[in-house]
Amino acid sequence: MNPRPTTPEVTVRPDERTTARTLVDALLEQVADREDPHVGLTGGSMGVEVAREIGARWATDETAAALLDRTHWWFSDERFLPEGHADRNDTQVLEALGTRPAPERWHVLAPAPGDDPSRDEAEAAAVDQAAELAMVPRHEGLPSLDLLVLGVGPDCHVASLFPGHPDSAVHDRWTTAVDDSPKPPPVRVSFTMPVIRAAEQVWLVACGEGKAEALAGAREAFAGCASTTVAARAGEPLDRPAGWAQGRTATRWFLDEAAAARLPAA
Ligand SMILES: O=C(O)[C@H](O)[C@@H](O)[C@H](O)[C@H](O)COP(=O)(O)O
Repeated sequence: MNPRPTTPEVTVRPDERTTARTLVDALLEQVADREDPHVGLTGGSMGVEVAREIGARWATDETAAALLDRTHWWFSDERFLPEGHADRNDTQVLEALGTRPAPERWHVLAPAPGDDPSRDEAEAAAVDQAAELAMVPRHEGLPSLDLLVLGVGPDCHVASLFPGHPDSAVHDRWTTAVDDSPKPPPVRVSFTMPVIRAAEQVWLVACGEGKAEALAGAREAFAGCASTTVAARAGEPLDRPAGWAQGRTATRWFLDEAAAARLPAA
């Protein structure tokens, strides 16, 4: 196995809009030479902003639309709620995209049976999602997305892997059910960290001063996370999941100036 890069490549833009635009320019380049690219999307404010920008290209740029038409779209985490619920990540992303990708390329989590699902119901959806992930080309036995875009929480979470929570260190499954998320709603399904780290490239996108401290912490932990594995933690929860969110060949961070304010000078 080639060693992972020990630093993220950081791109800083003045605001959310230009950060999302820069990321989507790079995304289009990244998928351009792939036959059947697999891209992971995320929820949250910047996840939706990125989707809005992807939707704008889809609607106005024929070359981009041809690439986006043949992309498989996944969600690295989902808020486990009924289909079409306004708080589901896929509902919000779909609305921001303004276009409906082909059903066979739109890989969303099964719906919850009601607004107050149980952990067992979320576990069943996680198992179904893992079965669907089996179609993604593998690297060392794990599904390896070409590109995974992740938001970052002010507490340093990514996807639905929260610092100090046991789910953050799950390493024997591809997906996990979370029933005590500090960010509502409480019940979610998330890719596990080994699946995040199996992606060829992982891109974090974050804007605003509320993210500056989390990013500084993740940056500090980054090199240490590159040289070890989640399995080596033997189930001990991660304290800075965003520092672990690394691609096999590259990790890029797309930030605005406020989010980047506490990073060490390049
Ligand atoms: O379900 C969600 O909300 C997410 O998938 C989550 O991981 C999100 O990406 C971060 O919390 C950042 O969200 P914000 O950009 O809204 O802070």
